[in-house]
Amino acid sequence: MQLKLSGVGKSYGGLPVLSDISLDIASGEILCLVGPSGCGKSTLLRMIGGLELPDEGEILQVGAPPEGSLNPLTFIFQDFALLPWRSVAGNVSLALESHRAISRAERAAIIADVLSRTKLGDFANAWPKQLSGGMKQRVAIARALAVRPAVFLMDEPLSALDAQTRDILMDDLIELWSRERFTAVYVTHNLQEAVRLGHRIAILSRRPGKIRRIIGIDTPIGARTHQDPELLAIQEELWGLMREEAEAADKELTHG
Ligand SMILES: Nc1ncnc2c1ncn2[C@@H]1O[C@H](COP(=O)(O)OP(=O)(O)OP(=O)(O)O)[C@@H](O)[C@H]1O
Repeated sequence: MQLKLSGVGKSYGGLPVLSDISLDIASGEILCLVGPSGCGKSTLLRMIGGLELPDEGEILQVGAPPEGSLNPLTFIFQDFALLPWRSVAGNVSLALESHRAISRAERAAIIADVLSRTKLGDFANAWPKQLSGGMKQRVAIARALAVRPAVFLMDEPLSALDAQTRDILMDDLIELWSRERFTAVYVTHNLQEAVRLGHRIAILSRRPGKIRRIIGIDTPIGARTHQDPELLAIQEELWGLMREEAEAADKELTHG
């Protein structure tokens, strides 16, 4: 499924937050969204996911979701959003319980499948409090996979994790994408994540966020390494584009 955004704008109480955002996101593409704090990245993601409506422009989902998809779009958040009183399997089950057409046996099969795909097969009965941050985010990814979405909407999914765990989860996401070729919009502050995971990186300006540049990366996602000089050069370029605006946005948030 593709996403088509044209002329999208949004204001809150008269304050323009996003302006004239036009983007085509192809099926199977990971588009990273980067930009200074408060430029509207999460707002854009929420609008793509239908949690909020744009004031201007339109957001279209083009094409059919995968067969058996229960939700065409699904979110993965920074804070994992797990229910502490449910086991790992119980948390994944939650995404399926409102779908009455799925029998208990089918649900159990889907849960077992997504837990094995996220390397959680041995942790089905564990409780969230027993898990590390990285494992908790894997549960959130498993829960998202359970509904067979066409598009993942990820809002800084790795930013609550330490550097090593982030690297491991990035590798997991790359492995998962290589198998499943999902479409994703991935919001991040971390430029290293953007150059590892994004087919394209859209850089937003300060509020009201507009698209300043879109940078495409040709190296296949599965072939990217940490020390790849081309990726490091793109990371530098991104930082060059963002630095002044990030500093200005930071001052604005701190001083008024
Ligand atoms: N529901 C809302 N009501 C009023 N203002 C809002 C609402 N949601 C977001 N905003 C404002 O809109 C602007 C953009 O917020 P948003 O969270 O989308 O930015 P962001 O780029 O994701 O920021 P960050 O990088 O800091 O997470 C901010 O000034 C924020 O305060």
